[in-house]
Amino acid sequence: MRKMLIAGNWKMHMTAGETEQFFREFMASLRQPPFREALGRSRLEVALFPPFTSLYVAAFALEEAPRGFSLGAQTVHWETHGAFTGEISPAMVEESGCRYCLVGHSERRHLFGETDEMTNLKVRALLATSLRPVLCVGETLAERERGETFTVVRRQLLKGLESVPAHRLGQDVVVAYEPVWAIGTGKTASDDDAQEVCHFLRSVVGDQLGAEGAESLRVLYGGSVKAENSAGLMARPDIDGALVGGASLKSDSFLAILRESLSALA
Ligand SMILES: O=C(CO)COP(=O)(O)O
Repeated sequence: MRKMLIAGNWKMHMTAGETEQFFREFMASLRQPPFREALGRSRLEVALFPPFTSLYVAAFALEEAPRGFSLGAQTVHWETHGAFTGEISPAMVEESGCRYCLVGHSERRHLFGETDEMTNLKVRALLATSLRPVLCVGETLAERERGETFTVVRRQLLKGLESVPAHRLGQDVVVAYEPVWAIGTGKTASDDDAQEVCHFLRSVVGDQLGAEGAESLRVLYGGSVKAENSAGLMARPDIDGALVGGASLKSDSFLAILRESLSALA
């Protein structure tokens, strides 16, 4: 059975001081029911993706975290080291206490020119370490209206995973479907639409890369996830978790999503 992953992408929010404050509230709640039991029984995994400058503070706060809680970075460079001013290597991310790293988030693709070739270099560089890539795919509104959703996400998925051995997929890779038109807009994909695309992504992996990888691969949904819509989304068979933006910035709203998502597992 695939373990549910609820991830919070903080984007360019939260100073180190704000991070410290967040974790003070958050960790206290996470040690209480129902979270303690769910994390302990390995049904739920929670991950937060703070900005680089907050990773050490977060890692320190997490020393006392229950099992099943991890950290991730929001991006990475694919080279191991070198003259790349402003960039961070996989080893640097790994050493700051991360287990995951986002790759190909739509903001990186659209605002910073991240291409499919770059996402593939990043995925492979991460897999050469202990880090697990969370490969983000998703269509723009214009692409959806032109009927190109499936073509776009298929290309982003297969290019991003090119040359990744099938046996690494289920264990070490996570895919997140984030329709660009649903990010930060308050417009969520309907449960049916999100399920349809997540199912499609799993079937592409199955057809191209092997049934075993497809069955164990975790596919998340992201785009205006909040407490009100999370239980419905998480109850769908091919949606294995959420990638939450705005609603992960406050301990209360993120905990409410965790609570609702757990109810879908019951
Ligand atoms: O981009 C997202 C997570 O990576 C989604 O952001 P919102 O939840 O704010 O729409």
